[in-house]
Amino acid sequence: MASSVSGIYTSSPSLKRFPNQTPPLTQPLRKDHVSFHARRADRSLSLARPRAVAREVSDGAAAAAAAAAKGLEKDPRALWRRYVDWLYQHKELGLYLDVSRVGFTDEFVREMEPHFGKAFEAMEELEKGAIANPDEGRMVGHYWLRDPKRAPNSFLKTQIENTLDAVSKFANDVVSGKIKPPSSPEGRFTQILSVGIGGSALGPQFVAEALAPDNPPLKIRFVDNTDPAGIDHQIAQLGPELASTLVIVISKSGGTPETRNGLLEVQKAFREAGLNFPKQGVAITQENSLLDNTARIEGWLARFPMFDWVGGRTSEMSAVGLLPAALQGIDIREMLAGASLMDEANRSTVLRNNPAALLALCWYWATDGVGSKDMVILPYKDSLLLFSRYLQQLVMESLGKEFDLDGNRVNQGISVYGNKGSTDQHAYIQQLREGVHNFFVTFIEVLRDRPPGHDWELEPGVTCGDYLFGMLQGTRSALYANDRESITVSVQEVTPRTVGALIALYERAVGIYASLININAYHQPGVEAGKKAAGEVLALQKRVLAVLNEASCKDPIEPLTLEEVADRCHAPEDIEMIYKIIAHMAANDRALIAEGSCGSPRSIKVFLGECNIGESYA
Ligand SMILES: O=P(O)(O)OC[C@H]1O[C@](O)(CO)[C@@H](O)[C@@H]1O
Repeated sequence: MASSVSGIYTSSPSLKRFPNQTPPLTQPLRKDHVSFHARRADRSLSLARPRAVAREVSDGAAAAAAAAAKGLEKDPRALWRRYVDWLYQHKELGLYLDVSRVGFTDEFVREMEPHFGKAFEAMEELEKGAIANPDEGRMVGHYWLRDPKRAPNSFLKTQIENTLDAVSKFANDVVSGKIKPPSSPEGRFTQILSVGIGGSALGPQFVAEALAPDNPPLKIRFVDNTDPAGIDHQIAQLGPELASTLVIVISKSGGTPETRNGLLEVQKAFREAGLNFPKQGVAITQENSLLDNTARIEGWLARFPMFDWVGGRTSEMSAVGLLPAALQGIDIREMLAGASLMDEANRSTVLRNNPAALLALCWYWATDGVGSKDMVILPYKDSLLLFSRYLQQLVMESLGKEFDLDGNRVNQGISVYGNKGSTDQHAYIQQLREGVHNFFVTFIEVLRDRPPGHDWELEPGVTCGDYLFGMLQGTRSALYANDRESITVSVQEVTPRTVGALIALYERAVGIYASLININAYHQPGVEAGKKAAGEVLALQKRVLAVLNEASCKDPIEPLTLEEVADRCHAPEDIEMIYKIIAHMAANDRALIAEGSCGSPRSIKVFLGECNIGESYA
């Protein structure tokens, strides 16, 4: 039963460390230089900053260089030439990348080229199966998912192909009604409830928003948090359709607390509705994980593998992304084809012909290779709304690292945020245009406004889509006029193929950029600290409960002060956390505040109200 998934646990398997086993993918890019941004003066001087070098000291005239750094090319003819010279086009994908509004110089490109050479070699090694995630001793194989013949051995190739076939077959059988829910009046599954977090949610959410048809065969909802009210809301929205809901629980590790909690909450809802959860449950997880074992023992409807060598944030083309997409009627083979075509382009060792490398070049230039500017993602298309949220994890969890591959403290990363245009025009574009200059923009342009045959002119010669186009172009120009740099990625339409390509483009850009700055893009050690601390808070809460229970059993109406609780917990140094725990429990009717109020913590006296004899809070 579900109760077998119990206890608080952290998700990551213990990390093997091989500090000296794999040489760094690139030589660190070291130059002595004058600090470029005063506010970053505390950064280690060992950081990689060829741009700063190019801008500041190449001709020995710091003032001239500083002026040049501000003065982006403004002559329209020269800009047009730059646009044409640098425009990247992928004909088959109908995708363009315009980097002309990023001000990198020829000198900077020349200087960076050898570093790109090393990054390309590193990517090649990675695709051949190198241990590209040295801390965890893992291969990094998301590129094989869309081109299984590139997998380093036939076992992995077959695993990928078999999983894809199994996903397609299962999705077809569900959509066609061959696989049915046991007790639904509909006689077929109508809804998906996807339970997962981080990389086990963001890709499926982005793709659903981008590509699900207006009337998908199964509609999708997400539980991606341990917020009880949020979960209740999703379950309430399903209402009687819970009986025809396919619950897909996604967790690579199979032990992420939020996902476990989501599962337990959903299982409770099933029990209360008199439904048989296992007949409607699907697990996507690593073989033999806690989730996998639970699903196997309980006899869930299906289980699909998540591979050790695919990271959560690059898992959209694994069963994690493909199963929910296929169930919504999205052509997953087209998504894979788009990604594969993009990967092929990104294998070019000629910088100009490699769109991911061009992106990485722009990121390096714009952020000085140290994340000094934020990446604002502005898709001018409602269906791409979640792209920035998806990229936030892909970029920030990959690049946001304290140490480089040589163990130097570098505190790297690039912050990502965004929403959509032209909506943002009426929100934060004001600051982008005129306020603090701490960002560069990436516009995502979709050339086709709506399907053929539906357009009309809402004023002579002008459609609704023309306005959207005008807003994008206008914002791009207005920002540039004020020295705000931007990249523009254009696609013909939002299709499974272009979405697959966009994902692949950014996955590779992150990989290349990580090589340039010499960090491991494929681990996330920082996340563990928060998970561990959360576990400690919950352990402390159990001690508090035990202390209050013991006190209530001795004298049900004699409340304890916070100090007394902390002393009896043998944790006087944790008094602030104990106060917060009590305030939270009191707000949820699980402890009673006898005296005082939460606004004046010293005044609080607390008790449990009832003695739970024999209750173990351990
Ligand atoms: O798929 P899992 O193992 O549940 O992990 C979910 C997410 O948690 C993280 O490990 C940390 O946030 C992400 O990298 C991952 O995508």
